[in-house]
Amino acid sequence: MTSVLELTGLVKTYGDTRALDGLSVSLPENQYISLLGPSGSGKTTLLRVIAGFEKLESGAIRFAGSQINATPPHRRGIGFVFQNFALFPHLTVQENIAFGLANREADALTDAREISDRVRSIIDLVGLSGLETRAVTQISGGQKQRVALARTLVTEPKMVLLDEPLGALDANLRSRMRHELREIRERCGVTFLHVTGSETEALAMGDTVLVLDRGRIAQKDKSDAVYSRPISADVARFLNCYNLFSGRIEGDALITAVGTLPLAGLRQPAASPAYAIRHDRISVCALSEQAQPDEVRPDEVRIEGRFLAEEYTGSAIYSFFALDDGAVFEVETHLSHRSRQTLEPQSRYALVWKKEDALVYA
Ligand SMILES: Nc1ncnc2c1ncn2[C@@H]1O[C@H](COP(=O)(O)OP(=O)(O)OP(=O)(O)O)[C@@H](O)[C@H]1O
Repeated sequence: MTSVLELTGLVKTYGDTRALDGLSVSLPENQYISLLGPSGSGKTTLLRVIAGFEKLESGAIRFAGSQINATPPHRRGIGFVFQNFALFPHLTVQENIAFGLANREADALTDAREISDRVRSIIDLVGLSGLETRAVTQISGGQKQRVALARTLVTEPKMVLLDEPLGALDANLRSRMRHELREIRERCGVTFLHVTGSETEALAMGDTVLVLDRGRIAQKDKSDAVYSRPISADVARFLNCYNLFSGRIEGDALITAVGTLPLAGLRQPAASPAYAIRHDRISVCALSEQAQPDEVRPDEVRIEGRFLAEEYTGSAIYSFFALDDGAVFEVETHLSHRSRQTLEPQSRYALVWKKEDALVYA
């Protein structure tokens, strides 16, 4: 696969903070790429370094075949879409989009006809037809998002960086815009690098997902691979869909504060042992229905927890249990393939999963 951007050994510090700590990765061309990481992991810094707004201490950035470390931002051919849209409130939709073309430092367009043709075609591409002369103070949040994107795309960048582009929108609009952003990207055929702190957004949108951890890329993979095989316990933790255990290995088991967990699932190397089981791989059984501990089926793992509360979302229920060490354990039950169970608050239940479904880091 051809790469459009190659980053090698990027280091960026602010005082004592290493925001980028020797980060290396190469990004494929013509893809939607999500960049996921916890707060403070360096996501915004990485975008700003790629765009040329921040200087690196060391490392190399190669873009479309050339090293661009010393190239000023407006000559990089890389567009940037800001979270707050940064539109000019006194200009119309089409004037906002045309502004960058007529006023940019490099290659400003002076031919009014050419500007108008390019603005019109980009308005069609992002689905803003009919709103050309509307003031940007009189359009919806989703439409403002599209104006911000159009203003970047009209300059024909070879790559677009988006910093939490959906963060300012309400939940319904956010999920609709996910789909639209992917469609717009497919129509223009350039790589989008989209920063988000939301694991669901990253997994839903990215052809490739990058997970950033303390200034380095912890994992780069297709979204289903990141979801089902996070490379480390830290990545599993950011994904917010795994219960994690730590402990010590004895023979073929992990000895934890809540019991002995047999190690049978996919094993990945790690400095300190950890064990992860996905929220949707767990069954909840009343203790009376469940076999005694010494009768647990050989392919299953069982622990016990006290039911705390549940959250109903229509298609799924999220149930929360307190384990004996005080940790909260989460179970996700999809109601399309299981009927809703009635659980008694404060009662103890067996939490059961298949050994093979666990991920082991050791
Ligand atoms: N201008 C700055 N001056 C000092 N420290 C900074 C500056 N910008 C970022 N940092 C620090 O660098 C680290 C990475 O910050 P960055 O904003 O890139 O993280 P992030 O992953 O985008 O976080 P968030 O999701 O909270 O926006 C953090 O520890 C942050 O405090």
